[in-house]
Amino acid sequence: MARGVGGVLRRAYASRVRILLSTRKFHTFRETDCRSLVPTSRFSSDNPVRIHLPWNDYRFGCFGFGKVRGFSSTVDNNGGNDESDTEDCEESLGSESEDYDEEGVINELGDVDESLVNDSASSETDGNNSVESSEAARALDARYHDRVELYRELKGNEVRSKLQRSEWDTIHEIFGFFTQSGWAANQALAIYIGKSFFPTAVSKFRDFFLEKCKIEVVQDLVRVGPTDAAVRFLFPVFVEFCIEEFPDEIKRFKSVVESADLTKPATWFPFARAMKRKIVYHCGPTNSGKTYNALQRFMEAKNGLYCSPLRLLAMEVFDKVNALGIYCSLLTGQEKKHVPFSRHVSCTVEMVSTDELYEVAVIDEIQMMADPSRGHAWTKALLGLKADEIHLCGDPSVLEIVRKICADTGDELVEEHYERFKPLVVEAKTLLGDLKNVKSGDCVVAFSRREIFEVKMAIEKHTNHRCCVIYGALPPETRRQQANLFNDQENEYDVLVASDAVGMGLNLNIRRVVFYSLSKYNGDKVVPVPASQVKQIAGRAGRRGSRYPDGLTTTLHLEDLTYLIECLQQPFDEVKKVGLFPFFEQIELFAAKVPDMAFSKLLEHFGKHCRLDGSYFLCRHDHVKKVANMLEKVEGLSLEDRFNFCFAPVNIRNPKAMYHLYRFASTYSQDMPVNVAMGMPKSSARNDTELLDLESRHQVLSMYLWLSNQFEEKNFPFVEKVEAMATNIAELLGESLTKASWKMETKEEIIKGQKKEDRGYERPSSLIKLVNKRKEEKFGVKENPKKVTT
Ligand SMILES: Nc1ncnc2c1ncn2[C@@H]1O[C@H](COP(=O)(O)OP(=O)(O)OP(=O)(O)O)[C@@H](O)[C@H]1O
Ligand SMILES: [Mg+2]
Repeated sequence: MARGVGGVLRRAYASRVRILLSTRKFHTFRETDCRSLVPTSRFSSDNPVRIHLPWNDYRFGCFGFGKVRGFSSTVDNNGGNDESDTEDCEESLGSESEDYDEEGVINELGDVDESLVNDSASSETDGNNSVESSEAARALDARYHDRVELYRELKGNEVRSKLQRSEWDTIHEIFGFFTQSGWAANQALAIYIGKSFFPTAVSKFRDFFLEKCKIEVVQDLVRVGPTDAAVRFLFPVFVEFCIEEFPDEIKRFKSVVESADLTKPATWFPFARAMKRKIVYHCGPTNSGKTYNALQRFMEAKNGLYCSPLRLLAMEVFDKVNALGIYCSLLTGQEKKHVPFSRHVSCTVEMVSTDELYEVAVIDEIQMMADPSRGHAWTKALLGLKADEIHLCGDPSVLEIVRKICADTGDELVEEHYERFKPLVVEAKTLLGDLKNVKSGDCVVAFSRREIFEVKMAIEKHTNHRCCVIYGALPPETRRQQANLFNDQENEYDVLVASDAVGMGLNLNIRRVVFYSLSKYNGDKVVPVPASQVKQIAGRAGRRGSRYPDGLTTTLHLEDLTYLIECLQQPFDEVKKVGLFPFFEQIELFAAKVPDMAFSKLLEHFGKHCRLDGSYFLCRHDHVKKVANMLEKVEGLSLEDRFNFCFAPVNIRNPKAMYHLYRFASTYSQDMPVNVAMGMPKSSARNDTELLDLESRHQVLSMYLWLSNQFEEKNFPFVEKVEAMATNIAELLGESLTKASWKMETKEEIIKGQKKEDRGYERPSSLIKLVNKRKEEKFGVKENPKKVTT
């Protein structure tokens, strides 16, 4: 669209804004009047409309004043014709029957996809047509610059104009173009015309226009043709029409959108806002004393809260603080250990209570605010904790956003910057692809359970070292037992083989971190391990106060070394957004607007409808939806019960754990006492299948304990028995790992139930393929997969 037209259009919008703001009527509209549904701020040129949606911020314009790409580009840029996506529009004019899908209002906002956001009305015809059309558009704008007035005129017109066939066709084309305009669909959202209702609204508007329009307007519009300019000309008239014709639809959609409002999360915690809190950010790399210093303040305080990213770390602090003579209780999803007279609590961050008042709270690993799934727990703790002093420990990646949040909340921010006690040294020699080169005090890091065991078995077979193992699926008690075994000088276990589960905060006697590989499966494909994670893990080497204060790191293979060095040299990426997730009450409010909707759908639609400020994202909850789907068949659960069951810690890929969760929920729904109905293995595992079985049994017990903390005791009465079983299994797991000497079975072997002949240590084929692929990319040579024997 030409600049001139944009200017005229903008002035026309501006005049509408002035009219609305100057009309007393605007302020005195009845509750049912849609205009009263649109906040006055929407009409202020200083306040672009900010309906924040998950897919973008600042998308909505204030009837032309906002940062909507399409509109502002008509004024400032190239006329908004740079993108064209008309084909992506799902619905076309005349689809009234499809106005509402079976879910009613729900899809209105949610399904506007990125392509629709592009200005679909950008395919103006080229050449002479385009010039003519632009001139016609300018003329049209000049003639009817007051679109509100035009709407009034149309409305008052009683005589239907007679149109020629070609005019009729072109008008239909123009309205077809209007329906497909992503720009118009998005602008319409600002007055709460949802996406699925938009085509109907345009269709009704077209009928109104054909019924009422004077022939001169029709002819002028026909000259402009089915273009961006025509859509922009008609849009303000369309707005007037919608406001008068669809008050109920607008109101309904507005209430759905508002019930999914996650904007201004700082205001969710009025008590914390009423306090003048002091936030101390202990900012620095790993092993620089951040947690140590924050804990010093925690222990000095008359009462305090330590929030940990891991159960294991919460236990470590609980032990350490009690050992120093300060009574401290422990609170995790699975266990509550109340120490008499204690005024200090060590908890996992998900368990934070924003009701208690503390003198000092510590939030460890604050950069986890940006974690796609768990970030909301850190955000909630920072925004909601009622503490005079809050100590944040973390790397610099969230410093800037914490500054922003503190400016919003009015809290005082003090920054304390740290350096690593001793620099981490990269050993350039690497292990030259041979696990025989491991040394005492090494921690070999692998990124899958299978690789961990293969490495352990290979090291133990081909060297004199013995290995402890730590990985995510092990209970924290077993991880702790393995960590202690490794830290203890008095035994033969001098090498640790671990996954990224050792990455956070733990203090281990590691001399050198050796990366077995630097790629991992992300649930979809094998990808390089992110630099921030590599730094965290490598930072486990050479902790102050440990046997090895000088830290070393290297890789198994020479070809991985460059990537390791690159990661360690990379500065921390600045985080732009942190996670949020609605409280149950917010979900409940939303559910009330969309009755009879399945819970998994409800969560999905909340995700699509929710509004967020620019500094926040909605945390992923795919696993919650999967559990919700499974529990759909369980009848008689209240929304809150369902919410609690869906958030239970369960590995959705473990059918046994899923089955037990289903059983727990069904028993609970019948108001019967939930039992575990699971036998206890008599001895430690003799092979990997038995080890996996122990792991999944522990997961089930841990889930029971977690649920027992969410529901009443009468529903989960066997807590003591389950705790004892969990402790036994954790011990059996520890024993099994200490004894483990079996060879890992391949998938085919497990299926066939037969073992291949022993052929020594072999790197897993997935890794061989990956290494060869890298070599291929680097050197352009194709190698046959080689057997790497140590
Ligand atoms: N001033 C100190 N005096 C004695 N020991 C200290 C001191 N500061 C830190 N340490 C010890 O150094 C080790 C590393 O400190 P800390 O755990 O606080 O590091 P961090 O910066 O939090 O590391 P990470 O990022 O890995 O969590 C710990 O064992 C801690 O007890
Ligand atoms: Mg720390």
